[in-house]
Amino acid sequence: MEKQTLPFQAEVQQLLHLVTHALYSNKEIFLRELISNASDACDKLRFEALADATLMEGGAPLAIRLAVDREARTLTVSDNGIGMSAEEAVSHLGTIAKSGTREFMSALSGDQQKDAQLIGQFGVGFYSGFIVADRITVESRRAGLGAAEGVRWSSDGSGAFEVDSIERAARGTDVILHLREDAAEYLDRWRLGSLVTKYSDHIALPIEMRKEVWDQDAGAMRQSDEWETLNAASALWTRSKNEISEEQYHAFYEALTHDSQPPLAYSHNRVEGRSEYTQLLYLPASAPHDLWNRDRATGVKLYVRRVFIMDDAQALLPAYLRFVRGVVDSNDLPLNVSRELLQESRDVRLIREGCTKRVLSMLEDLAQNAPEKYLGFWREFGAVLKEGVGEDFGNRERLAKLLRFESTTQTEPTALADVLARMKEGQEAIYVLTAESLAAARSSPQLELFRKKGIEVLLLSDRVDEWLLSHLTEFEGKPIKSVAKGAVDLGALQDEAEKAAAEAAGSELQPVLERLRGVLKDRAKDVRVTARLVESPACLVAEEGEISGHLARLLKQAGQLRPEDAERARPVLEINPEHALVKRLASEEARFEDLAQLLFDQAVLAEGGQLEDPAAFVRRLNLLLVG
Ligand SMILES: Nc1ncnc2c1ncn2[C@@H]1O[C@H](COP(=O)(O)OP(=O)(O)OP(=O)(O)O)[C@@H](O)[C@H]1O
Repeated sequence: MEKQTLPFQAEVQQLLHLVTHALYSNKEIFLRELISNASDACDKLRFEALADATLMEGGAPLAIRLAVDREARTLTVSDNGIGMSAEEAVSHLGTIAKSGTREFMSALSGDQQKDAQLIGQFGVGFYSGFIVADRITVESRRAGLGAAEGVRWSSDGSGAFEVDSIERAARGTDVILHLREDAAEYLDRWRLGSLVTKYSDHIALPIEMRKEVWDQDAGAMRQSDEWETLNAASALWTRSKNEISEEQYHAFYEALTHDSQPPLAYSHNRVEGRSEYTQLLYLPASAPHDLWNRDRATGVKLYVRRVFIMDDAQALLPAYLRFVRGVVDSNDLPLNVSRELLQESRDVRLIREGCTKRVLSMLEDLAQNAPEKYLGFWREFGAVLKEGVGEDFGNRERLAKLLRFESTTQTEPTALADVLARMKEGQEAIYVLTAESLAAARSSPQLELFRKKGIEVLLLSDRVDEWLLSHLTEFEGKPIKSVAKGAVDLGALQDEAEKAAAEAAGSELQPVLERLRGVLKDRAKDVRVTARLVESPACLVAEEGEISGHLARLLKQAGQLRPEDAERARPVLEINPEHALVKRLASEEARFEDLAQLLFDQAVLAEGGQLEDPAAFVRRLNLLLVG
């Protein structure tokens, strides 16, 4: 390869600028990022060598080394991992901004502390070197390539970088940082040692540095030929629980996730029996930016007998637990396990069941012993956990107990068991209402009667809630019923006098109902009198077992509302016989049709829907206002 100067891709350039400026107050993280890259490179080599042992080149054990040259003011982070070819150096370190880059930049808040926390999540690791260096030189050779195929990459972090071929006998990578004036502290052996312990102690490879000894003649410290290891160099999860402090668990979590908030909870176990494995699982305190992507890499890394196998081992946990982070290290899986094999393996199935149970226990424990924390978890991840009710039949009951809902009578989200405990004498069902938003739910006319009677209704406004309700039809023997479906039958909660009054009103209004059915025949499946309204003149309900207006809107937004569903979603208009507007209908002739359409339009608006013909609504309303 000829020596070339290439421009950074535009996004990389922006990123570099941001990284060096936004993260200036948190300089020291660069070391963690470079060590983490070096460790990944060794993991990759170990993994590729499973298929091709020659890649190891018979060489020394894998290690990461730090070296300082005080004269030249350089700090070098070396590894004997997979290395990079010239093409890889160009693309990985210069031209390809990874997919998360744009998101990273839009997520920056300008608050340096917060921005610093974002850095690792988005994979800008390598560039953090420019916080402390005014030039970075990378020398590398990919495992398996000849010594003549080494590469030198160099840049001052402004607009461009240079690449050139070099001879390099050793496989692996040296990242040489030419330290800025104000970064001299990173030439200090003790400073580096303490950073390694702080951020990288859990790295399973030894991180080595030359030992310094006192030189009597020079009257100063001098580097000896001996290497010493700065970190504990054993994978954290392989140590026994009582040797690991809470701080170490937290530091490992931070290294794994780049999340600087401590986790809500963690669980570390060695599982023996039909399948042997170690699990170290964490519940994060807050949701990552791409939580909603069901295909996103889940946070569980798979190791087999301490060899790193893959990052996003989706088969290890069900999708509804995709917020869990951690490590699973199996004793039984073959080292060359592929993604396909993972799907089918009996061992993986056992691990998955075991990890699921463990996570559910962690959640139950939080819910029971730290309810405030659990609510914090629920706010971040509750909507994801809900997916489990439909997906994980075996754990449905445990999951149902972990659900929390907003309620008309409570200020905090509440558990179904507590709703049961608060049920009124004679109440036969748990009542729920779904709507676009919590505010829309709270002001829904469907709640009027329930409010008057003091009956609790749960308010559901997550997108998954309709789906959740189709799987969660009862809790501990009590049916879960939507207040917006079917006729209201409060059973024993409604007294006889009320029922009789509603019936009487119904027969009295028969002629009005007939006329309304005629006028609204294209819009409403039926029109009937209801006792569920107190203040509003009308509302829309779905027939039992049919599609609610809310669900129909969700399906429509997703482009999934089929014509037959649209027909099933055609609502029933219910009218309040006590309301003045309804009473007026009985004696109305000329404007009956306009009033009828308005009544329906209002009911659509009240449940958060959109009018198909807003102009007609406005015209009718104006006619009434001036008339
Ligand atoms: N020491 C190294 N050996 C081999 N390849 C490396 C090394 N350091 C960086 N790379 C390559 O450069 C790429 C970019 O590194 P960078 O630190 O910017 O992001 P990343 O490591 O992929 O993401 P993250 O920082 O989130 O882990 C890496 O994915 C890897 O392919």
